[in-house]
Amino acid sequence: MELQKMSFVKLAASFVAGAGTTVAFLRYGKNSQWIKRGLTTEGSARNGTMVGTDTKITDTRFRDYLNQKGNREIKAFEEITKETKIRFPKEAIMVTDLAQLYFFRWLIPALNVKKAIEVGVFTGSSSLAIAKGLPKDGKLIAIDISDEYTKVARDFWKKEGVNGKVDLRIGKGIDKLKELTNNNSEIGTFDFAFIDAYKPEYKDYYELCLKLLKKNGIMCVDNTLWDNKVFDPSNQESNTIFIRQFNEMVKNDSRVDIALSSIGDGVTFIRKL
Ligand SMILES: C[S@@+](CC[C@H](N)C(=O)[O-])C[C@H]1O[C@@H](n2cnc3c(N)ncnc32)[C@H](O)[C@@H]1O
Repeated sequence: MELQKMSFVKLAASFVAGAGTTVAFLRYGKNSQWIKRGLTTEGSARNGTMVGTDTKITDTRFRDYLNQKGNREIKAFEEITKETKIRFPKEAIMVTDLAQLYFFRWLIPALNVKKAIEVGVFTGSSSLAIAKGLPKDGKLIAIDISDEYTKVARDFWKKEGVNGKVDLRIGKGIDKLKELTNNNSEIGTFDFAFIDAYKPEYKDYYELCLKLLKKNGIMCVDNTLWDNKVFDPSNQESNTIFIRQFNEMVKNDSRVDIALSSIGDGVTFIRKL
């Protein structure tokens, strides 16, 4: 378990590259290549509300306006980011984009979701957004390989009064999903799934979650624009290739209807037909 966790963790070393921009070098596993990510450090980033996925937003006033005027503020989202930066500074870039969190919080009740599943909890941002959108009797099964990261998530779920809705399962995503798909009473019962864990396993998560979803259930898959690298054919990094193959596969899958959105690092919205 420890090995799997270590092989995923984005190892990062960052330095300031110029006014307002930090460049971070990351990798998703010890065998994958290092990738360069530019992080804007002005505006909302400076006050701790921004994490690393929005490399395409160059005018930080855009991000500030979006975050300040585009939602009813949930302070815990920013608090999780701050806590994560303190406890796991090198991995904090994995926290889900703020605008995406607000969108999920809005989307869950809009879709009337009662039963949801997430693969890739980290310190709890997306699970908190999903759980907050669920009704009182709603349920989120939250899967992650790390007990250490999810300790932060558990504290925030409790503080925000959603811990009764979240069922945390620690283990490998594929194993935990298979435990569910092996149980006939779980097949076709989920309204919503969010995939945000180990990129080389995306196809497996997808197949298993598709079994768990109801007809018309929605699956959201994170990082499908992969730091603006998927459309650059000269980029042959392993994770870019995995994401590209995943996008191609989903586009050609007649079992689903899809829309790839540029929110955050790219989220593919998938409806089971
Ligand atoms: C990008 S982070 C998830 C971010 C999270 N959705 C959020 O809102 O902060 C990816 C997470 O996947 C977990 N992970 C890595 N490999 C995994 C695996 N094989 N199975 C389950 N979880 C895994 C990591 O521990 C990490 O917490």
